[in-house]
Amino acid sequence: MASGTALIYDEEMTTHKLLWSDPICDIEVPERLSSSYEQLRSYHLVERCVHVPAREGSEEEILLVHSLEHLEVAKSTQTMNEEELKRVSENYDAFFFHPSTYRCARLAVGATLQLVDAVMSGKVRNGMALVRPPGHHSQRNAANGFCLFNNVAIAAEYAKLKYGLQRILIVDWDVHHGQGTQYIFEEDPSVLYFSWHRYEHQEFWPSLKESDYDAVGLGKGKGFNINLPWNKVGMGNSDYLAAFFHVLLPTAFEFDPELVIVSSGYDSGIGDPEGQMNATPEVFAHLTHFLMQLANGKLCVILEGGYHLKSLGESVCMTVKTLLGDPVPQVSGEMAPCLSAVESIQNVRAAHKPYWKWLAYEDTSFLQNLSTKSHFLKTANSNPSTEHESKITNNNDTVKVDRFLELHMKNILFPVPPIKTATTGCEGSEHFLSEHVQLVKEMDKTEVEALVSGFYADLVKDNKTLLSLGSMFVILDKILKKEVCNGIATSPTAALSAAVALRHSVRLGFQRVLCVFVGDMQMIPNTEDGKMLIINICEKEQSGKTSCKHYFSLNWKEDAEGNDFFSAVLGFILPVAYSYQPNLTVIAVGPNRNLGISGISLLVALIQGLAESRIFAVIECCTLSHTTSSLQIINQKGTYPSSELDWDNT
Ligand SMILES: CC(O)(O)NCCCCNCCCN
Ligand SMILES: [Zn+2]
Repeated sequence: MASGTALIYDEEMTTHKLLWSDPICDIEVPERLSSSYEQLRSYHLVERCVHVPAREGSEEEILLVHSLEHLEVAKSTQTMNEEELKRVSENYDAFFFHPSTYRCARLAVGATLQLVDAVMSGKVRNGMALVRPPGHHSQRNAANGFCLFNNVAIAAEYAKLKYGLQRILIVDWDVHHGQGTQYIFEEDPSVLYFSWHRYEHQEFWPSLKESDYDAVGLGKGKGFNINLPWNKVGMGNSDYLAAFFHVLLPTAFEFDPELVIVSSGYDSGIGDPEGQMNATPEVFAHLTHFLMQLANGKLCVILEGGYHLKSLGESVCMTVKTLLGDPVPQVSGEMAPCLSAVESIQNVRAAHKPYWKWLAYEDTSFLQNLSTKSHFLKTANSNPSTEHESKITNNNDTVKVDRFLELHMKNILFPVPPIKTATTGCEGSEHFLSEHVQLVKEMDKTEVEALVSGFYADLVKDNKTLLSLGSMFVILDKILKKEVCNGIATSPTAALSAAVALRHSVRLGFQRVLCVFVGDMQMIPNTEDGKMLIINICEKEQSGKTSCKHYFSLNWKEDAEGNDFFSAVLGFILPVAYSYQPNLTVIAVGPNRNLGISGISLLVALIQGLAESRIFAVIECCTLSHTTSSLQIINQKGTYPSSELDWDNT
């Protein structure tokens, strides 16, 4: 798996600027680029990235998408005087030429293609290109909306041609509809284009009928164009997350792209004069984190819009920090999407029902009360498992636990400088330890016995498990003390370890502990006080237990398609978990036959966006010898992106 994050920036792209007064275009200023780059430097993010130089896109590359006429017009502007520039600019909706525009636009194309090459060649895992002029409004034969050449569209065509790709996902989180990109790919099933955009029932620019949710693509491209119109301003973090959970992500996982390209406009962020939305910069860390779970992490983020310099800079930094693998900061505020957002989400799901398996039989009724936060936290007497008859494939890749752990290392590890691995006695595990992981010394027996007899005697019946509890206590302690972000322990009985871990965490001061238990949980702790929320993914109905608050059981039948898992995790577990805003997540995996390793690995990766990535995983080791070794993931770099952890913010 490649590692490292590319950053592409060339200050020559700041020379393109408006020479006359034009209240529509005057927000697209050179400082958008320079101040974003300065912000990255101030957070010491530039030095952590791999510097990849920009280059000029060639005429041939531009002609992958644009007409020769369009290229010639653009080229001819280099030698024009101001009056001529103004006249040519008036041929387009919201575009301005400067003598250096053509040069800058070619650099924007070239920078984008350099990023695609760096990612596709494995030189880096992912990266960001800070470019202007932007691209997603420009069309085959026209400039539009500050865009001259469609950087992202050219990148997709280039990647198909040079790397033979057959499935490319373009995510356009700019607050304007990238109609240019839509027109270019609307008949092309190899490019899935997703865009959300301020629409206000066609009132908002570019005010096109084809920006609405029923524009699903044409001919062979039907189903591969997804428009999510926002019909009100003020959309916030919960609306954006709901759009990802209930529209984009299940589709993206079913599409299974080989490369993900983001038309990364930040005018959808709070403070932007164009968007008038309320989503905070942290949300871009979560959106980026989710997209990193696709295409083996091959993610190219290309700047589009963003006109509030401070908001733009913060959001760019959140994006790059996440690309680098840093823990994802907590998102703030109300976690229930507003009614208008739910309506748009429901409309686009209904429009795409004929084209996507995950939507084929999903009942959209549960979306009805999506907008009431209580939906997820009300007493589960409505037995959500009936609403979510989600099943999981009988994944025959349930390989041994050690393989499981190895996969987890990849998902959970932060790219901290590799530290030598200290190995002690856990036989059968040495082969999956990667250089990042260090085994830690277990708690000594007497200390464990004292702890257990003091607080957990009712749970722990025999001494067999005592030692495994010791390693668990050590890890939880280090997570609480913020010495590590997360950890993994193996245990002879996951159910017991989970029960003790939950009680121990609450006793140590975690106010809201989310527990996702995969398998038959046996003993279910009392969750009445709200300090724990339990989601039990199990194979059979938990008798009688579904009546208590903050407990959900999700049963999985063996016989379904793999992608039910995604829509259940994305459509249920994540929204519930995000609504709960835990400060610790405990993932416990009991003996279970049918939830595949890759499924759990994805669950762990996706859930990392919570609790500032504080995860404690306990795995019932059925194959590893029963020596108990706790694998501690040392994350030496600044693990907590933002504030001190204040437990008492209930
Ligand atoms: C890259 C981008 O998507 O941010 N470009 C936004 C262009 C906005 C044009 N507004 C015209 C308003 C006319 N009344
Ligand atoms: Zn925009």
